[in-house]
Amino acid sequence: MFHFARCSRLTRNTVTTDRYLCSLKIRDVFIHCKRRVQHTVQWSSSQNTATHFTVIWRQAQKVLRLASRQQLRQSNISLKLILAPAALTVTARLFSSGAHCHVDVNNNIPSEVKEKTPEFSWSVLWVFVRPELLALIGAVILAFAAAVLNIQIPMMLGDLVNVVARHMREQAGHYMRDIRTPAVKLLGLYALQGMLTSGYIILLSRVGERVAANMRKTLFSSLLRQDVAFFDANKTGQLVNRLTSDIQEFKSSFKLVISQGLRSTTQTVGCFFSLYIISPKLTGLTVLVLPCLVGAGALIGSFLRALSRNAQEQVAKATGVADEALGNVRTVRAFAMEDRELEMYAAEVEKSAEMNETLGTGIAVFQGLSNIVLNSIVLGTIFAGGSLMACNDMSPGDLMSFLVASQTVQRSLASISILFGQMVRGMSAGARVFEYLTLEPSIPLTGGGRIPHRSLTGRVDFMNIYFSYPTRPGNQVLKNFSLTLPPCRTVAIVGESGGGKSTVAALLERFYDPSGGEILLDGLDIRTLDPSWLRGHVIGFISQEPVLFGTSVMENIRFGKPSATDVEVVAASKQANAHNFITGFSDGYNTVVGERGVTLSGGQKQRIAIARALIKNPSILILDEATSALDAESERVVQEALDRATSGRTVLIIAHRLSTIQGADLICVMSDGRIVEAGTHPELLSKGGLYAELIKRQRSEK
Ligand SMILES: Nc1ncnc2c1ncn2[C@@H]1O[C@H](COP(=O)(O)OP(=O)(O)OP(=O)(O)O)[C@@H](O)[C@H]1O
Repeated sequence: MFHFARCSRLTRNTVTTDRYLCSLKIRDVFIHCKRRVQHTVQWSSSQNTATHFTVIWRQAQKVLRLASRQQLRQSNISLKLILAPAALTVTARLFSSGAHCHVDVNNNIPSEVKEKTPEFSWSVLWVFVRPELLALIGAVILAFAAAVLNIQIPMMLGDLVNVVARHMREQAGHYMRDIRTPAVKLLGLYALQGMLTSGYIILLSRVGERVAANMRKTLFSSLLRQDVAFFDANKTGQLVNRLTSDIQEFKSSFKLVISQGLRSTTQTVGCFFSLYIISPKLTGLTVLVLPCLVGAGALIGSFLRALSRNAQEQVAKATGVADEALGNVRTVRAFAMEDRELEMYAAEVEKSAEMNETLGTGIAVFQGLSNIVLNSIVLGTIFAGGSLMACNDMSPGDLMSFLVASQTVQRSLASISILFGQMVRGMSAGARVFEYLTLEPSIPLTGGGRIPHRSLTGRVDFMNIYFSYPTRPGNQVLKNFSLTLPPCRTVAIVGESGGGKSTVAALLERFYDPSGGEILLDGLDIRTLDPSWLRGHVIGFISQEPVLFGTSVMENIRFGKPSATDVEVVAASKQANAHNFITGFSDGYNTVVGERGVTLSGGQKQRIAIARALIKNPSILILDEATSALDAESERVVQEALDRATSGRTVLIIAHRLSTIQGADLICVMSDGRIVEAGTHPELLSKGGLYAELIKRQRSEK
């Protein structure tokens, strides 16, 4: 679209440009030609090479024509000469363009970064439906049979009416005897149809529930496998929305479309067939209107689909805001931001209500229109049927059958139109679920080599690491960063806030992969090692703000090693200085810690986190500002536990408070994404560099 717009603008401007060009001298024309060609390349950058050269050729010819008007021919400048530099520029651009990402000139957003609308995939749906195929086929058969029986009803009603009409007309025969057979048949039909209906609903709800449960499990497992970068870019509320509302919406639509959709379609087709048998003339009239209905339906449908997709995305956004506020309710309370959060949520909810209202209006207009058309068909039927009866072309029973059958068609078509809206919502909900089902993480959870525990020394080498976070590709956090963590030694990293210290730990955990350089464990690139082994057995990570799960203390510590016995849990908590306070609780190790450990103090949470890390007996321990959030007393107890925990392990300490790392074997000072100073505390002090400056600054702050 953009290219055409630019193109027409270019053409409009040509007249003015030509006049301007006429007044130029040879050299100017030459430069102008080159510029025009370059300009052309810019706007047609996504066209193919042939298009490029066609456009360039036309531009060049134009310039030459203008040049000839300026008697350029006399100066022997050939077309080739004019084209040569331009073509060279173009060629260079064309070939280099393959190496860069395509940038939309319109708004300078790389096209790869733009949000794309998820597509509904039948093949993914098939994967979930296949295990339930038997039950689904059963449901389809029963629903189909119920619909076929429904088709019989108008005919049988017609027979019944004919018996009644005959008796009224002739006043002869035995009414009860004559009416018994069609009445019993009709009753039997109703009973059978009722049983079939129950049968298919039971089967279908089984299929729906199982498909939805499998989708939930698979989506959750897929989300858990995603890269950490994925969670940097997506709000948890929106992800949870896909697991809950979207799957719920999809399930309801799936069940409804199969049950009612199948029934309504079968009834529509079957009743049309009956209508034709009863009166081909009347049916012909009805059929004439149908193509218009279908065409209008398809048109409105595509519009409604887009509306529904946007509305659902907006609901997810609102959920994201609520989730963030409720998940961080203490921070919200501490800053008295309840009103602002409410405002933000209300704004998103209003938007979503508006969108859903528009969608509702769209669906309502669609249904209203189809009702008007269908009711008009019924009126027309009575009018035309009456005149056929007058010519004895139709019996009263036939007209009754025709009316009931056309009513069934009307009901079925109306329900198809409602279903259509439901299907639209279901498909966009499904597309949103499927989007993350098929997403493959760039760092797998498992797979790769393992180093036997006995031979693992725990030496780590960061070799010329370059890294920027995927969500901020322009901000290079680590630049040629190199560092060695010798086995069983403690290395501390200090430096200014935001300098990239925690990023070093995140890379060692393989939460992200560096864009350049490699990280070696015992000489092996960690990208060749099993990430789950690395995180689960080799590295213990203790952060500044440990997050606990809302289960018991015992379960939280066992999170570090699910197979640990109670004795191991107690041993780890003793090592972490946690045993005493845990046994002080009335429920001891069975005390439930509340959501994210909210019922514990900072120091208690930290010690449980230390026990959780120690229980897996890691060879490498990362302490990311583990004591910086604690008061002096808690820090002393936690520090004591940490000193005990670090012996015999490779330790990486990331520290703010320099007092806590003075005993480290090596202290590295980070600045501008790399190590600028390294040595022991006395060495760095005597050097009088950045470290000495930091120490001085911290002392003066006290
Ligand atoms: N998940 C993330 N996505 C994008 N950028 C991030 C992410 N985490 C950190 N950053 C950015 O990377 C840079 C380094 O952050 P990092 O947390 O490693 O610094 P730090 O030295 O540990 O800081 P502090 O001492 O304050 O904890 C910062 O500019 C930060 O804004």
